[in-house]
Amino acid sequence: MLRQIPNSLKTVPEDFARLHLYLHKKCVHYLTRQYSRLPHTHIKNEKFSRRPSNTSTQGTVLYVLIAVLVVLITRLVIRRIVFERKLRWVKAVPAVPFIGNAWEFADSTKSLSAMQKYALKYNGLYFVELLFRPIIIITDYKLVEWLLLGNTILNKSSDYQFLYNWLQGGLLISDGDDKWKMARKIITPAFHFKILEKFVDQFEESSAVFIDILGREVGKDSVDVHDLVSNLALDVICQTAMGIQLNIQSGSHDEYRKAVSGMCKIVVERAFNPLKTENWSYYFSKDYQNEKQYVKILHEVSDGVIEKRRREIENEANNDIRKGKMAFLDLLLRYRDANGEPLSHDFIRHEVDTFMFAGHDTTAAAISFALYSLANNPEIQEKALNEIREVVDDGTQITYRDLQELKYLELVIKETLRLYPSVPMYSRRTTQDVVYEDGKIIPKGITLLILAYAINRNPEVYENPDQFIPTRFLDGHIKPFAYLPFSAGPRNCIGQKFAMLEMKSILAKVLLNFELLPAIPNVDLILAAETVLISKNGVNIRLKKRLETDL
Ligand code: HEM
Repeated sequence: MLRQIPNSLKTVPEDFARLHLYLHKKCVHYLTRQYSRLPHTHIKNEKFSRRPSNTSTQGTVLYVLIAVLVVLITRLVIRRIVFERKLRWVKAVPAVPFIGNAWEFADSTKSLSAMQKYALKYNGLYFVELLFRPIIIITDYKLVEWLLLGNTILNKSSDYQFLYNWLQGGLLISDGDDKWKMARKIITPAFHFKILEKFVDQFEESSAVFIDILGREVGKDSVDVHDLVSNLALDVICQTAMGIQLNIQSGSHDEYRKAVSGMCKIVVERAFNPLKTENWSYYFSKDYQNEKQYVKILHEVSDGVIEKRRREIENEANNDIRKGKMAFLDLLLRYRDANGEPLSHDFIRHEVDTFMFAGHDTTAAAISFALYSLANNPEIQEKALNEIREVVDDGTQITYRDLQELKYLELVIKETLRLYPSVPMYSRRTTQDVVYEDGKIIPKGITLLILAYAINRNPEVYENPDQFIPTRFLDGHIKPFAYLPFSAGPRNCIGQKFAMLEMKSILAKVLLNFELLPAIPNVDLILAAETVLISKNGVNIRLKKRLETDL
């Protein structure tokens, strides 16, 4: 069959879509011809005409399946050839045919160290295939810089689409097109320091509840802080993004909390379970039914809040955005374009939902790992506490200015995010062949995965890379693009200043109230890359109440 490929296509792999179409037609034609020669299809032949019809149906199904399989395999083989030809400049990790490298990366507790190991072995650049997805994994600074700062490859990879039903056109998962650019322009001012300043009281309000909850854990040998911090972060983002207090920490609106965490679990499941990766098979799964329920709850809440707030704003006379509490939602509702037109309901909902997702698990992970690191490094904890006591006047109310002055605590957070980046990897997808330096081609249809986890732990840049040393950021020797917890360039984290303030405020509050100690027994973290970085065996510490006289 291959011998009959027309000359115009023989040299190709460039136009592999055309070649694939051609082979597809040929396969179907070939199989149809073979099929028509088979005895059971000669209906008029007496010998076979009395055969039960289900045998011929089974035969048809079998041949269709074989045809589909042949087409798929041909397609994969051709695609592999195309990628290999174009990617001669990238080393490929040896792979098992058709499975690719999935067996090495499927376990989320092992994938990070496996990817890090190859990054060191192949000098920061290598090719793998995961469940038929061709991926270039990158830690090489030059390529990372080119990719993140450039405007050529701005689309997120296909995995982000698992969040589509919830977040739809929101900033995080949308393609880097004009619509995204416009959204980014509209939303950026919402993170101006004058706006962020107003959130500090809301951080305080939610942390007060958190401190009460932690107080009940004092004296226990081991407390897994992750879920407690996660509820706190959800309360904070509900208040700041939507302007509502759901009191998740106190156990109310459990439906909403369950819907958020249920959606996050489904997204992880889809990324690692081949049966759920493709939409056609996922639609038959129980997760899909659950997702529909979760999305309904999540959208009902955000729709309801947006409508309620819209009516309130319409009824308020002479609104002044500088007065009173302000949520991101208010800013979006008050926005008017050059023609005086407001933003559509859908636009606002997509962004509010995006903040809910992008703004809670990320900060929760970072705060939990910071608490763990402080518990295991008493001298660093002591230093951070002393700074907080010096800066915060009466030891109770922490102001925006105080937070700016907590420089050592900022180093602690930076070091936490170096070792435990909440988003340990993020990826883009090419929609056409792109030329990198010296004519090197990055082919169309490939995922480019930036492995922030390994970049942040590169032994060539960081002395004792696995140790928690906050002051390493003081000497100024860290190369640009050697530290990327918030990504960089046009698609960097829009919420990083907000996150920094929130983390500082909560950590300062906790340190003022509790001494953090290692859990008994003190087990090592089992890190896993899920929607964010988590520890599979929890983030366990021990708490001791600080006495009033300590303050
Ligand atoms: C410790 C906390 C946080 C970390 C480590 C973090 C990290 C990141 C990273 C690495 C990206 C790039 C992802 C990618 O390229 O796919 C990102 C994007 C984003 N983050 Fe964050 N984030 C944090 C907190 C927040 C918060 C609090 C918000 C909102 C209130 C937020 C909103 C967003 C949005 C909307 C994007 C997408 C931006 C775009 O594509 O234009 N993040 N974040």
